[in-house]
Amino acid sequence: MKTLVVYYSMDGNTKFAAELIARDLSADIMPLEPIKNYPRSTIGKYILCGKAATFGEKPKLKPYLYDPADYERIIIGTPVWNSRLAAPINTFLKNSDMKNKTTSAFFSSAGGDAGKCIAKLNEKLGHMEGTLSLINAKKNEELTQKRVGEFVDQINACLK
Ligand SMILES: Cc1cc2nc3c(=O)[nH]c(=O)nc-3n(C[C@H](O)[C@H](O)[C@H](O)COP(=O)(O)O)c2cc1C
Repeated sequence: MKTLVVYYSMDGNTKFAAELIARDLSADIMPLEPIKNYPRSTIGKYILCGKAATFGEKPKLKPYLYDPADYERIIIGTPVWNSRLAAPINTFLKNSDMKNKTTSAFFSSAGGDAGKCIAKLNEKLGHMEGTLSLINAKKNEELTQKRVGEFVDQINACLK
């Protein structure tokens, strides 16, 4: 099944998981990149990114590497920002027709619950074959690899 892993990552945790998932599924991988970069300072990012997530902002993104319309299965990866989806994911969801796609998602947090993000994506997509919540994905490398393996098995089992 032609699969695209789409993700946004600011500090590399979601990217780390995205690359493992794409490798295991032999999928194409596409980072979302806002045209206007978010600040990298701790205070700046917590204020601006937090606000962007809380208010459901949809920042303009650089052109996509791939056309999601060409894929049957889309796997979305997002950091948890203020218990919500990272703002670039809102843009992706608004621009893409996910009807008739097989969808799954993975979430990267620093310890918080991804429940709100999962609910939001479920609401937007209508269905997800699998979800994976990771805590400090890069730091907990071994656990992340194990949980990614389980996630990949789970979503592949849905195809049978
Ligand atoms: C603006 C902002 C809000 C965040 N809110 C939460 C949160 O609500 N719960 C949580 O556990 N982690 C939160 N985090 C931490 C990130 O979810 C976590 O570091 C994640 O792994 C970052 O992914 P990345 O490295 O791919 O950017 C927040 C980080 C930022 C920048």
